[in-house]
This record gives sequence, structure tokens and C-alpha cells, in this order.
Amino acid sequence: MEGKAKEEAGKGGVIDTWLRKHRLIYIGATRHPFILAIRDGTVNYSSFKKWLGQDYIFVREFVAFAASVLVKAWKESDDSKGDTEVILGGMAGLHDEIAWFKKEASKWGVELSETVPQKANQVYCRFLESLMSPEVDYTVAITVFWAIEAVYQESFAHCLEPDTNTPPELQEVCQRWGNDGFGQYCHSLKKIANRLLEKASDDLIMGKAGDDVLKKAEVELIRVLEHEVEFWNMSRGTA
Ligand SMILES: Cc1ncc(CNC=O)c(N)n1
Repeated sequence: MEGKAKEEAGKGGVIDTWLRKHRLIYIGATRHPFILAIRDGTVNYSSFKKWLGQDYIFVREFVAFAASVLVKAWKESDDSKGDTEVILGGMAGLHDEIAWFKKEASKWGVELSETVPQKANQVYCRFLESLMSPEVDYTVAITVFWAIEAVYQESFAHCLEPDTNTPPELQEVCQRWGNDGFGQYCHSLKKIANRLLEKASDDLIMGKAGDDVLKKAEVELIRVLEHEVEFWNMSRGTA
């Protein structure tokens, strides 16, 4: 297992190995019927508005999670690689995003103060909260952080590809996560995660701790993908 993780790391990193291994669930999260409906212009606007209100609640929770990852980066790495700047940049983006959600909600007539978190959202938020604990390793937390951002990046970029029928009024929403800058940022997060996962894999070979971290990061990555599928399902009103 350790030898394999290491060997695969040479071919694009631990994350890509895991994405190949868990391909079906990854496709499930990034090519969900909700996203495909935006992409082909058949999206139901009541679903979209439901998603908007629910995602605002999620993003507020995600800010707290991002802050916890920032603290771990500051504590656990020497930061000569500049991890904290990448995370701080992500947090600055979240600041804009919250303002954007408020603007978008008023545009669509969604009353954010009256929006109550639905079951799938609550469950996802509790999951994030469990990962904010100081006990959770930085490697695990940054892997989760990357996965959450990457699902939105992949999903919404898919709606902006040529020859799609994404409605003009949803283009801006898709741009929010589908733009190149956000793609670059996700790539930076992925590089950090791969570096730390490879280090955990090396530690394992050297007989130091590392196995738990690798296993936990993989398990939590799959959980993120499952929560994302449930979140989309909830938005479509099928959960
Ligand atoms: C449910 C969910 N997953 C990922 C994101 C993207 N990260 C921050 O915006 C999001 N907004 N909502």
C-alpha cells in the first residue's frame, strides 16, 4: 500500500491516483444531474433558488473551516512553501463570495434570513465541524479543503464549455467557480495536498507515522464527494 502510493505519486500525485480509484463517485459529484440541467438549459429555477439559499448557509460554515485549515498550515508546516498565502487568498475569495450570495439572493427573491438549513446541508456542516478539531491532521484537512473547492470548480467549468446551453442569467454563477483564476487556485491547493500526502507516504516507508493520515485523507475525500452528491440532490428536491 505504501509502496504503491509512493510509486503512483510519481505519475501525477496521490490525489489523481485516488480520483482514478474512486472515479464513479467523483463523476457523480462533478457531473450531477443538477449541473447537467444548468449546462443544457433545462434547470428548474425553484431548484436553483433552493441551492442558492442552502449554499449561502454552507459557505458561512466553510469560512470557519477555512480558518481552521489556515491555523493548521501556520502551526504544522514551516510555510516556506507559502501554504498560508494560498489559503488566505481562498478566504479573501470567500469574503467576496458572501457579498455575492447576498446580491444574487436579492436578485432572485431568495430571503436568506428565512432560509433554514436542510438535512443534507446540516449533515455536511457537522462533517466540516468535526474536521475543524485541532486533532485533525493538516494533511487531512487540506485534502478535504481542496476536494470541496475542486468539485465546484469542475462542475461549473463544465457548464462554461463551448456548445453548452447554460442560460445567460446563470453564466455569472458558473463563472464564479468556473473561471481560470479559481482553477489556478484549486491547482495550488492540490499541489499542497499532494506534497503533504507524499510526505505522509515517505514517513510511512521510513517507519514513522503516516499510515493513519493517508487512510484518513482518502476516507474523508470520499466523504466529501458523497456529501456533495447529497447537497446537489437536496437542491433538486430529491433528498
Ligand atoms: C456545497 C458546496 N461545496 C463547495 C463549494 C465551493 N466552495 C466555496 O464556495 C460551495 N460553495 N458549496
